[in-house]
Amino acid sequence: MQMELHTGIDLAVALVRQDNLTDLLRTATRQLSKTFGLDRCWALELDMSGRTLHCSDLGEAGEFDCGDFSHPFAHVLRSGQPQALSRAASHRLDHAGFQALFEASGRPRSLWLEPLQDEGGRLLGVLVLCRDDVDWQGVVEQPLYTGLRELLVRQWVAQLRTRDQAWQRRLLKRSLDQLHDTETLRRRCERLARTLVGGSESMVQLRTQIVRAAGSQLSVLVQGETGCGKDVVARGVHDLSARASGPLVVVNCAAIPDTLLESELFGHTRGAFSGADQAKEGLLAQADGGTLFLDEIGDMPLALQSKLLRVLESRRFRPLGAREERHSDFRLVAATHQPLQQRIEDGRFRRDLYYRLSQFPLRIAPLRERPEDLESLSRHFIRLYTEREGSGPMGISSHALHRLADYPFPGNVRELRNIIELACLHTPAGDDIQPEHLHLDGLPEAPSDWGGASVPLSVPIPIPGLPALEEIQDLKAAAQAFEAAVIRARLRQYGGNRAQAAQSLGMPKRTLAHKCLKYQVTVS
Ligand SMILES: Nc1ncnc2c1ncn2[C@@H]1O[C@H](COP(=O)(O)OP(=O)(O)OP(=O)(O)O)[C@@H](O)[C@H]1O
Repeated sequence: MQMELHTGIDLAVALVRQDNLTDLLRTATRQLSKTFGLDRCWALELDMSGRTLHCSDLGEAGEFDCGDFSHPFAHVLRSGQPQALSRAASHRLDHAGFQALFEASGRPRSLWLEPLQDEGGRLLGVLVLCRDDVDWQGVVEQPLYTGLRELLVRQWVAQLRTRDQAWQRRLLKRSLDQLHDTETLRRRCERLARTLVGGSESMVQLRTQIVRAAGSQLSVLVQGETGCGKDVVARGVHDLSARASGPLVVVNCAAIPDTLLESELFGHTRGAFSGADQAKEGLLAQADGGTLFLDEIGDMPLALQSKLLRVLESRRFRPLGAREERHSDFRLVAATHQPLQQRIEDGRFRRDLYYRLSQFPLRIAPLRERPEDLESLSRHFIRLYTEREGSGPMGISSHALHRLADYPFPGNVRELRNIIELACLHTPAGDDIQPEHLHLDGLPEAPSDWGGASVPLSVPIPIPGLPALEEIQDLKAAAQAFEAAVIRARLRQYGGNRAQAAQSLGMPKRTLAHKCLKYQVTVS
């Protein structure tokens, strides 16, 4: 008796020490084998679906389908009653899986199959005891056996509960993470919608993509027609990224002469070339820790494209005239209104650079393809105007919106903005903009690529006093004459009001005044 008590306590301690179900079942079966002189002992666990019995000690042979009643385990589980199975009866059972287990058990003379369930009747699995002695009552009616079986059931339930709780916790955490991700994405998209306005499907998708791009370190290539918002998108990527507190360095590759672009980007040492009186830090170095925005990348000279590709691969570069390389940790955002594929075909843009730049491509639809955005954009520009001027129109009438919807907006959102700002000037404060306030047929606003492909050379400029395009010999003088003519015409249009003329041309009054002085433009 004393001996039995000791054995019982040792067994109980071994069981309660196990901290996972697999170890618990393994320990229990080993201890039962040892204590009751069994040849083999298995504990099969019912899975969560309740359809499969499984014993990890048996490997692949340890999987049994509970719906297959030709298997004695399925039968025992269904009846809820233990069953003794003789060797002769086992031989007769025509079930390949059971025969494999029987073989693995060393073909004992007798098997004891006992379903285990918790207090509430929930099935846990099956205990299989194997030995040559057929007197099972002598074992399973012993207090030591029944006590251990009860302890095993309790520990089994506790392990399942812990596993369920851990699983529930994991599930909860995953759902919370997902919620958090969705919530963060929603909040960031909302924030972006304040500067990148528009409720069209393509704008909503674009904002989601921008937020995703901002969360990565990939190079972003923004493509879209002139004036459709590439600059706004590039700023959005920077502002929503982890680099937002770092610098955003903007380089317009089309605005800097080819000869200067390299030294602007890479920087130079003193005396690196004639005229380099001072060492100068390049824009690549200035973008360290932030974002480098290469606008109009399609205009970058081929030779510089190869150098940029090398920088993008290593983030290392050598300033002109320098011996040492420098490192800059920047994220690249590039933009272009040019069809880069076409430029690649024409041999004017490197294909490998294109792939490097467009790790995360973003495409902005032209305004004419998303007329749903006209209203929200118009109201946005009216609000900006009113905030800046202190007063302005109340809104825009539906007739005016219809008129806008019929216009193709070759200059995209920039053109819409100019049209609305001009309309604001003509609309009494507090009224709605009406169709007659919209100047849609006037001069096309000068886009950033004025004089480029979008203005065919054969089209005469409809401003008196200017030479025909093919007669121009001094481009700078012609451009200045053109600028002066536009300013003069605009001043005439506004009866000499410089504030309004400057406003309509999208320039500060001070700049207009300076240009009037320079070109000697006077309109009374
Ligand atoms: N979705 C938008 N919401 C609010 N403002 C916009 C939007 N798209 C463009 N804009 C405004 O339109 C004007 C032109 O936009 P932006 O400069 O970003 O165009 P772009 O595509 O970079 O032009 P370019 O090809 O000439 O460089 C800016 O005043 C900008 O703020």
